[in-house]
Amino acid sequence: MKRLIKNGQCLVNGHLQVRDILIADGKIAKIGQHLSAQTPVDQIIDAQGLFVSPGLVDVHVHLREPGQTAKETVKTGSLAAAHGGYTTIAAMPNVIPAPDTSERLKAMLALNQRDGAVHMVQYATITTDRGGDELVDMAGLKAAGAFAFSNDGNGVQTAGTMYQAMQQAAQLNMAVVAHAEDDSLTFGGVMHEGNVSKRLGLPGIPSVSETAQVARDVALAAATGAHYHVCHVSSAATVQVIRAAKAAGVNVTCEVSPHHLLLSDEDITSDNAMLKMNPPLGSEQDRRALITGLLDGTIDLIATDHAPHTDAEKAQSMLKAPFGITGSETAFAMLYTKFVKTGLFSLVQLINWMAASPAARFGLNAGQLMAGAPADVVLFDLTTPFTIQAADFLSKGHNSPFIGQQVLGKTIRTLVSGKDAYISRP
Ligand SMILES: NC(=O)N[C@@H](CC(=O)O)C(=O)O
Ligand SMILES: [Zn+2]
Repeated sequence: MKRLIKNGQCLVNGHLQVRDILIADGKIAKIGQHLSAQTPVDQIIDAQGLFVSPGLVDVHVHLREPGQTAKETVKTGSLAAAHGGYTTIAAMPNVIPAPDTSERLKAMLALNQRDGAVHMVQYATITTDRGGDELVDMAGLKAAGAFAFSNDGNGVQTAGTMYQAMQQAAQLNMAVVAHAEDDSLTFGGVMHEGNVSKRLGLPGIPSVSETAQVARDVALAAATGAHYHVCHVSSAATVQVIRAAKAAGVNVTCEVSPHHLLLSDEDITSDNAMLKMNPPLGSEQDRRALITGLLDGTIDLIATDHAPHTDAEKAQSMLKAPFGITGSETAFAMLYTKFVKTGLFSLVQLINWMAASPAARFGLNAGQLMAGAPADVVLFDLTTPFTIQAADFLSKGHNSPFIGQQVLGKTIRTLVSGKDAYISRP
């Protein structure tokens, strides 16, 4: 089956240019001009006026299966990713049971393979059931196909446990991917501790609960040589710790989520669980430091932390609702509209942070349009405004603070290995 994506504005080698992309056997066979005149194809996809991007790569999603399928399944979560323009996703291991043994990981991989609408890789846990201090069999889990190790949802509380995990991960050449949170510094908070939490009378989480653990962990990464990746960095002080660690040559990378770039605690004007996530939205100063961190290379990439919950759970007050918001279906359009249209980021930068950079940091064969690469391609409409609506989500989760926003950057079509994973309704 040969397909040709014709006349799109293609992002190739860091430049936008009108090109045709010839797809054969699931791969990009050729990128050039007037390719249809040269090669007979089975189908032509007209991309005139559309932006043709490498498929996006999200190294942080929660798909809830097995265990919490009322919130999401592998099928719905991966379809949501395809709808958002993602063609490769890394699933976090906070499912029930957690993939903390080779047997459980293999079952998880089989489920992903069966139901995944996009390419999927799977995190294994760092410790048994993501809690306590009993390390998993890292070598066994690597052999069984683990992508990396993470206890996401919780920090590893004991330094010695993290130290041993990093020692083994370094030997295995695997990344330790950390949700950094010192539980002794969160004080049962539900939002960022600051003026806004005081005004609303809601218990606050000091941002040092993140920074203190990242400071500990970069020291452990320096001592062990492990690749230490920090999830969803949220505070200015944490960015500064990572900046200093990188300057000192520590093997550390990190991600920021769209909501921490787009929102701050000042956007929380009432008790609204759609704005409750972990780590919480920081101060406006934190938000600006995250943008600076991306622009100066301290922050390597953008990952959504797509965290679906049921409508009923998120209808509760901030005191009761679970932490987390969805992100797969809103990330590109929100970031494009708020940062590229306003001139703060270039489109090339944004796509680098959402595709090539995550792929490169984690050694994934993805993130770039080039001959020989898998035909993971997205067509975005950058000119027709649309409104983000819950009814359009393919995720089971509707817990997005971006519902109702008028944006640009609608996904028209997502191809995964040359096959349609998402096509927009006319
Ligand atoms: N981010 C969140 O607020 N929640 C995530 C867990 C996590 O990423 O820490 C979840 O699984 O719901
Ligand atoms: Zn987390």
